[in-house]
Amino acid sequence: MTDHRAVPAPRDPHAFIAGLPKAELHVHHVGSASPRIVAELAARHPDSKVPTDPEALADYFTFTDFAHFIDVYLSVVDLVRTPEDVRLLTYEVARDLARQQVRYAELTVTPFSSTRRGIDERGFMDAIEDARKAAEAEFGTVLRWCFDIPGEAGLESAEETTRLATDDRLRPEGLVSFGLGGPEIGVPRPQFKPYFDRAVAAGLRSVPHAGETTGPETVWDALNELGAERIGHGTSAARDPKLLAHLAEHRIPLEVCPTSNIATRAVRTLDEHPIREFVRAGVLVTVNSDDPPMFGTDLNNEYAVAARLLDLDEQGLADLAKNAVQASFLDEPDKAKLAAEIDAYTAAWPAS
Ligand SMILES: O=C(O)c1cccc(C(=O)CC[C@H]2O[C@@H](n3cnc4c(=O)[nH]cnc43)[C@H](O)[C@@H]2O)c1
Ligand SMILES: [Zn+2]
Repeated sequence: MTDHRAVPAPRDPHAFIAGLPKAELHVHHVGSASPRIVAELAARHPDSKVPTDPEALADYFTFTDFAHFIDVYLSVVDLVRTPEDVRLLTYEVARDLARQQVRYAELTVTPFSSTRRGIDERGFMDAIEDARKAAEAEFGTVLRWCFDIPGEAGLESAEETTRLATDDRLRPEGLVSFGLGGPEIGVPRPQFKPYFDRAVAAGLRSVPHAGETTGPETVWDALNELGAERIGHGTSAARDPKLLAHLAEHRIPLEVCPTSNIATRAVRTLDEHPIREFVRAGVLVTVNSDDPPMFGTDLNNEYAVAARLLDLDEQGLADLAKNAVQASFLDEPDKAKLAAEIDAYTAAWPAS
């Protein structure tokens, strides 16, 4: 008879991950609208083409390529029409993060997409700030903002985003960083240099998307032209050993979003995802969810994916969570506090 005790049971990391205190560094504001939030917004605006039935919504959130993803994304943007919609979305996104034990999140917000659709800029800023403060008080989750330029919308969007991010009368207290999103093909990064220079001069940190749908040269441009301190995705960096060595040497973290890369068809399968190459090259890897409901994922699932791809045990998962703390724009005392919370949780595992 086989002694089953001799065969270690495969570890199921889900329970550990569910309780692990985490930081989320790459997650989009509108892209975090859950079916529950979409239904609530659609009830306010019944002329929308976004389906509210969860099954139809799951079909709607199945993408043929990155361009299709952006079309669908913008149809959800169209659902957010008033400052009260912005507040609801932001507050409910924070609730969903808190449920996953996310203690700190840098949420990528695209103010241009809202102001060009007619939302008053003062109303927009007040709505996100009001939700941020309520979320921290009620859920204990600290939110910070990254304002991103939707690059494909042209330099008008870059000018407007920079103005909103640097005007002292408008700039929200929770704003820490400046980004660049949307499609990369046909949208060269260097043209955004003057806008990033102004944002950095105003004290914001540079975190553009790069190398999600184009090659490693876009990551080099993000580093050399935009002064990137972290890279959103950076997937194609795996094709350039010199770039990997540079990222490792200069401790430039990657915001890796594995399920997103499959959903937008930037990478064919999870097993082909370059996250292992990044770790092997000594790059500081953080794991993130990007647009979780649109990609049928959440941050906990991304940690489970990473555990499988990187063969992580509980300590490995705790180290991954601490990578995000280290790569975050929290101040040093708050980083130490969150890292200590992760250590205490891990030391007490399995909880009795
Ligand atoms: O708002 C507009 O009117 C508009 C006009 C032209 C182009 C755009 C965009 O390209 C918006 C892109 C939008 O997508 C967000 N996003 C969400 N997930 C990702 C991602 O994985 N990679 C790149 N961008 C992403 C981004 O934050 C922008 O808000 C808009
Ligand atoms: Zn993104």
